[in-house]
Amino acid sequence: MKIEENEHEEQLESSTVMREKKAIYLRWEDVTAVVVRKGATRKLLNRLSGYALPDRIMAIMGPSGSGKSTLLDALAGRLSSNVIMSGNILLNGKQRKIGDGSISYTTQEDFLFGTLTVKETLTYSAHLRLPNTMTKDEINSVIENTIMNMGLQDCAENKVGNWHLRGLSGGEKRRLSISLEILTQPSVMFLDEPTTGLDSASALFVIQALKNIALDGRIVVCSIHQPSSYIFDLFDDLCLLSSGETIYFGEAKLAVKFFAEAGFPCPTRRNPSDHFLRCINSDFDKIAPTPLPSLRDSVVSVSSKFESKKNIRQIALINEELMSGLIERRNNWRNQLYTLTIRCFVNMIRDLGYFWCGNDCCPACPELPDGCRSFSSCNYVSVVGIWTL
Ligand SMILES: Nc1ncnc2c1ncn2[C@@H]1O[C@H](COP(=O)(O)OP(=O)(O)OP(=O)(O)O)[C@@H](O)[C@H]1O
Repeated sequence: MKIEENEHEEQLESSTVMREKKAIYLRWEDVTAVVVRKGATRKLLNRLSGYALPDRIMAIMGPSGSGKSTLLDALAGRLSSNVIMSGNILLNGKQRKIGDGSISYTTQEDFLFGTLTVKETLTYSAHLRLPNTMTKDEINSVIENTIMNMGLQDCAENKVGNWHLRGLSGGEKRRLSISLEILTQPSVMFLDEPTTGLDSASALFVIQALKNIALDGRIVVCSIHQPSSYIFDLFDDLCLLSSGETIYFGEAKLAVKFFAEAGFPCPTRRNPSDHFLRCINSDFDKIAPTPLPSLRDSVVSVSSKFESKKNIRQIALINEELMSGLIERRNNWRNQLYTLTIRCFVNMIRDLGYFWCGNDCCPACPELPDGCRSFSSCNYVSVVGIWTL
């Protein structure tokens, strides 16, 4: 959804926060990111615009590879050196400065020392990053508050742990990584997939904690994969990306209406975030056996019919392959059974031969008139056996 210039300004000015207290706001205009590889250029982000306000938490959502991390990196000023960016990123109307402590970034992975406890990790970080002017008591109180806010009291004395030392759970590690960033009380927090790898309860706790941080007059922007509907409800704003383009930008709760008006109503009882991602993700259309239900109702085109026909043919081919495999296995099995039956039959004849051979000689064996005590040397039985096989 393209937000017009004056619409941006109106919303920024009408923000209660902006009116009531001097607060920070972030704005990005026409942000384009291009990567050049082997002489070919590839657009990772295409003219993205948007804004983030304090006291609000924003979700950046989109299919895998849609550019969520790249947008966060661009906003935080930490794009890789091979990516060329154009456009403006403004903090309170001015180009944002990198490294002035007002912006923090939490990566997807947790980079922590396994042998330190939660409290030690925070203490070291606080003493290194908080201003020298702060007294020891003030620093300790910041640490205690951070531990409380992120619900880490119960594991404050536990070691973080590593591959050979069992320590914190995944959720606790994530919360500790976020705690390290909130220690310095940044005005803007960027978090790349803070809930990845967490169960739904831990994920909810993390987002709730981030929402509380935001409500303290900060801007919180995080990329997120498939939030549950409870988590989705916690987000104030939503930026939905697909192939580096903005599909929707605005209040999260209005996105359902936007999709419904665009012809993709969210079915009742379906998680809205799941619905949005299903609607905008074209990666798997070619291999899905039928168009997705939401699209099937709305998209009736020759190409989609062709696609579904192609898919039916693909399924038929797979079925054919499966069937030929089954037939082959059945034939093998039948051959084995046949061989087994013949062996039984030969054994039966041998037993019979032995029975005949029981009295000194084999009456049926013209070769050995003097008798064949050794049944295995009876040529008659061998000949019958070979003939049967
Ligand atoms: N420095 C880079 N050099 C080359 N390609 C890059 C670079 N950074 C990102 N890309 C490409 O840009 C695309 C978007 O990547 P990005 O990590 O932003 O996606 P994403 O939406 O965060 O994906 P995911 O949800 O899977 O993490 C990907 O195809 C990726 O390969």
